[in-house]
Amino acid sequence: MSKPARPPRSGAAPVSGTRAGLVVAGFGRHVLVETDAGERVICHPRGKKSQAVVGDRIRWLPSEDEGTIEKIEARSNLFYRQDEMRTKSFAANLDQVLILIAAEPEFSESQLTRALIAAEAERITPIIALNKSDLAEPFARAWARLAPYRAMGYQMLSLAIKPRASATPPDDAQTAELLALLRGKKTLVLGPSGAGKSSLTNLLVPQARVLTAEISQALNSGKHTTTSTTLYWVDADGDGARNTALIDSPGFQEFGLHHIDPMQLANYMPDFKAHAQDCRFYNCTHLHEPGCGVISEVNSTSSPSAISANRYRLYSELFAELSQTRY
Ligand SMILES: Nc1nc2c(ncn2[C@@H]2O[C@H](COP(=O)(O)OP(=O)(O)OP(=O)(O)O)[C@@H](O)[C@H]2O)c(=O)[nH]1
Ligand SMILES: [Zn+2]
Repeated sequence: MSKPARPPRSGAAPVSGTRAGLVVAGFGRHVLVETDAGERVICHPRGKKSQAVVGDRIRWLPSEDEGTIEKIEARSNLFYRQDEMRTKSFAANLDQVLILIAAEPEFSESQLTRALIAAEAERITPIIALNKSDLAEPFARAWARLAPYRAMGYQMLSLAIKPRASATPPDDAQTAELLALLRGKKTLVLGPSGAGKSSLTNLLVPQARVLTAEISQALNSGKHTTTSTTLYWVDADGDGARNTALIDSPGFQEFGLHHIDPMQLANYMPDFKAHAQDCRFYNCTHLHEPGCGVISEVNSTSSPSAISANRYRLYSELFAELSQTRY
């Protein structure tokens, strides 16, 4: 199964005349690069070289008032999804992924599970945030649906980013808790449409709208499509240091995991992993084998099972889906 092309390991001397930069926005194959001094320049790929994504450290060569990407430095990780037809990279060199869902619209547990598996596969720490806690009833329902994820050890937050009653301001303590989790890290925000991603960006990065307008204006020549992913520095360090970054990503319909080997799935699901160690066969698929630790946990009646019926169903469906596309 093809992975997105990874840049070669760094170590070679930098191409002469090139400068270092960080990709802070992506639009099609073109990117906006920020220099160490904080200047921003539009850079274009040279030829058919692999695609730079937000979060990439690159070497670029100035040409007139724009630049060309000469080299993409080695990545510590790349968060991506792979649908049947194509691979879609979100961002590189991430510390964590904040999965933002909300009391309304009701979140899809399948999408949540898929995003968590993609993060685990790249060793990126996921955080689950449930927004709209001001909508008491749907919030309580959604929070209860998340119980298995809390039990498997994921960090979980409740938020009211932009409460409906305008009299209720965003909860400062919640915002402080969130900021503490983000500080000094690069965090990709991922979530279904309507969960509150733009509200979150606007809360934490008050100048986000202006920055977005500036980027659009810089690209106003009409040759570029609109920006799809943007990195914002969160103005939380006080001294103007750029250490805390929030990366905004476009919404998606499907979260394809075609890059994942079905035999590895259980490794990326903490509730399964804990019990797969008890399986009789080392290559147990946890679908039908005798002596399977996972199946016996799912069927256990003595106490509430550590593997919920929903998670087991999602696993079985994913296993079938990913096995079909293997050749
Ligand atoms: N009740 C309630 N509504 C909220 C809260 N946070 C955001 N909203 C509302 O939810 C709706 C969606 O918020 P957005 O920030 O636009 O969500 P988004 O994830 O950026 O959505 P897309 O732009 O479709 O990707 C808006 O009408 C917000 O006002 C909250 O804490 N409580
Ligand atoms: Zn098993």
